[in-house]
Amino acid sequence: MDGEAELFYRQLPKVELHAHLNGSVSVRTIDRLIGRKPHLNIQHSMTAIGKGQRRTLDDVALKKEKQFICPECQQMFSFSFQVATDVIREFAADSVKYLELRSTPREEKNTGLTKKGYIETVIRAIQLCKDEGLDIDVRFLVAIDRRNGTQVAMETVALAEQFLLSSDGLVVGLDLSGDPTVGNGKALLPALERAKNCGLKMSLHLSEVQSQLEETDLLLNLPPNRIGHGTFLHPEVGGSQNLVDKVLKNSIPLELCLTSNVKGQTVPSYSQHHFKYWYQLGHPSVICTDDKGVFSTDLSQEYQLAASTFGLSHAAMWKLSQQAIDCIFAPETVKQQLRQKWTDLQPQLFQ
Ligand SMILES: CC(C)=CCNc1ncnc2c1ncn2[C@@H]1O[C@H](COP(=O)(O)O)[C@@H](O)[C@H]1O
Ligand SMILES: [Zn+2]
Repeated sequence: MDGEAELFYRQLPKVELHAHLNGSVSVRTIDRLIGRKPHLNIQHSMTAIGKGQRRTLDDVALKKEKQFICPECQQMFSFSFQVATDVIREFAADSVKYLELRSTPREEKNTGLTKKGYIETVIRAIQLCKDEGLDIDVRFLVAIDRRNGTQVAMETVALAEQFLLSSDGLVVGLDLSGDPTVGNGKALLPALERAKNCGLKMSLHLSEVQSQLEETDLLLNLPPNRIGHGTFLHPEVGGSQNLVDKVLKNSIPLELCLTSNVKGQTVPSYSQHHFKYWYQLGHPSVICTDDKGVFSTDLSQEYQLAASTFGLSHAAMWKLSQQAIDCIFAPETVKQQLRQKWTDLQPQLFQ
């Protein structure tokens, strides 16, 4: 890789809007956590997907969960605080100035951790990084795992609603994720409508796999505030013009994750990534990592990859990172601060 280009993307101020907390944990962090509990003999082979390797979503989700389970006692260990602070520090070191982390609240019967406690733990980690003066503004999206059905979705929205009111602006919205081949969006609609009505911003994984036209059409009517992936929205890949029109009409930004889609095998190659389709339309698209730990990537690499694949200049990539500010869920005052930061940093990058 060209060293000068690499430095440019590393220094480029960036906005990360699609990062699953547990999928963002780096191998380094896992090694450190395992090192602290050597007696547990925790396995973590194959937790990260190296260059050229591919995995299915199921594979990855399961392996990511397993790495924190002690094989002897089957106990789940709560490393959430350490994991969250490490992930935030790594994004900050990669010149990410604004980060929306998302995670599925979980409870652990044996440690007494509740879903509410889980969210509080992540919030404490965000607060610690803030107190340390890290140059990154971090917000949180509470994730609904679509595999868990209507009831859990409703409970998750209620939790998110509580934190929206009590977290000092740190919890800004909701994410819908999980294995896209399992569960159906229609059953989740009442929960999502409730979320919308109480002022939670919504980012939904939509059309991540093929043949979800009906579900996507239904959920686009909400409409969501952002779309995760949207890989199969456009007609050339089995979507439809009607879906595209809905996205355009409501100007719903897309979160695009190149490495994740290629390694996850929903997109056959980088040059065939739907980034091209939406970029050519001038539609707001934000480059993101999805699961930087799982896919052995970071946001600088994703920007560089998009630039080299589609022949985009440094100036064009600067504009992309700047326009991502318009798509964040934090309020207008935060957008203004970020725009100022970009203005201040520009001369350093283009001298
Ligand atoms: C092939 C592949 C892994 C594609 C990635 N695309 C994804 N699509 C849907 N949900 C996801 C994806 N990556 C992570 N997640 C969700 O995020 C969870 C991990 O983060 P967390 O535990 O919520 O903190 C996973 O269990 C899953 O529910
Ligand atoms: Zn995702």
